[in-house]
Amino acid sequence: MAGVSPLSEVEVNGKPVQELVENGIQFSNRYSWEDANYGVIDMSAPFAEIPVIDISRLINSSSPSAMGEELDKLRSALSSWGYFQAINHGIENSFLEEVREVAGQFFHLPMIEKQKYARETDQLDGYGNDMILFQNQTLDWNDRLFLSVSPENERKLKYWPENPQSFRRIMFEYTARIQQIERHLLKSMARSLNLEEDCFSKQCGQLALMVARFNYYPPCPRPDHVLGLKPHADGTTITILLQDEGVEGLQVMKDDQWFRVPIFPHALLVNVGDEIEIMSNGIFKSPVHKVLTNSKKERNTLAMFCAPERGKEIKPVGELINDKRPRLYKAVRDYNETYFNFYQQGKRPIDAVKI
Ligand SMILES: O=C(O)CCC(=O)C(=O)O
Ligand SMILES: [Fe+2]
Repeated sequence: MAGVSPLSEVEVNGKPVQELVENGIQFSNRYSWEDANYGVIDMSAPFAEIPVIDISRLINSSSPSAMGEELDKLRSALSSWGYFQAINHGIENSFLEEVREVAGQFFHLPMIEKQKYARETDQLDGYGNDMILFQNQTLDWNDRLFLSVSPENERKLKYWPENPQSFRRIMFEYTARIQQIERHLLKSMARSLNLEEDCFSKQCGQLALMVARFNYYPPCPRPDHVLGLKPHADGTTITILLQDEGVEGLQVMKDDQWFRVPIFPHALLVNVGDEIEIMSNGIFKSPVHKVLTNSKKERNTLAMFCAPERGKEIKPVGELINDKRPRLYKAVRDYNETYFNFYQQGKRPIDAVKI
């Protein structure tokens, strides 16, 4: 492998990080992250005490008091951290392993094979690197494969890897399983606020969207200067993340302080996105989070982003607006379409819809 090479902007633009690493290119200022608003990169930040929620107690608990307790925990988790670790979610660990395995296999294919699924300019779906929208934007040390997975007519199969062979079958199945969890969670979240259980899902519509994003973070020579993902909150209703089993990296901000998110074996990590913050009139918090890099190890995660149907208007639920808690957000539709414009400038799209 070649030594450290300086890099011109042209060489960096549009290249998967993995390709730079494989070519022995160690660093470029395009990846060097600095933003006084979001503090420094601190690899030894304290651990976040993210609540653990037992999904089986929310769904089919024979004891109403057990269910009530879990709903209380859920409300408290989502109105403080905006995150929880979901356990007993119904997906066997062996299947989670299969999902991780095909994801890892895809990113380890030769570049020429992965490029068959390359994202086209201005498209979301496909394999590629951080989307470049502004000249001076800091780039993420992250390659990704974006796939619209639901509803079925949104699937652009030309971007779905055929290698490994089981990739598509596994992702069809994983999507269906995650959708079940999403449905239960939206109901439980509404019930935890004493609302009609379908009040969030009705706003999402019959053709609610789901997008999978496979994140691949190659080892990075400058973890003290480079982020895997810049600070952001998700533009979703909720996000369901399959974390890497062995390599940490995710950090969440609470009360202006960064915390490390621990790995919880066999759990799915769920967070509120901006759209549920809006619908819940700010009671549930869409947390700002970022991803650090690791100098020795690569890291793989899979985020399943849930969002309302195209064109569907969302707004704060009427019952959550009163004299003590006035309405905080305007009605919005297709919230995620402008998301990356804000993201790449280090801004939060939710600020644009505040009243
Ligand atoms: O990779 C992670 O740990 C987090 C991923 C994430 O925040 C995202 O894809 O939006
Ligand atoms: Fe995120």
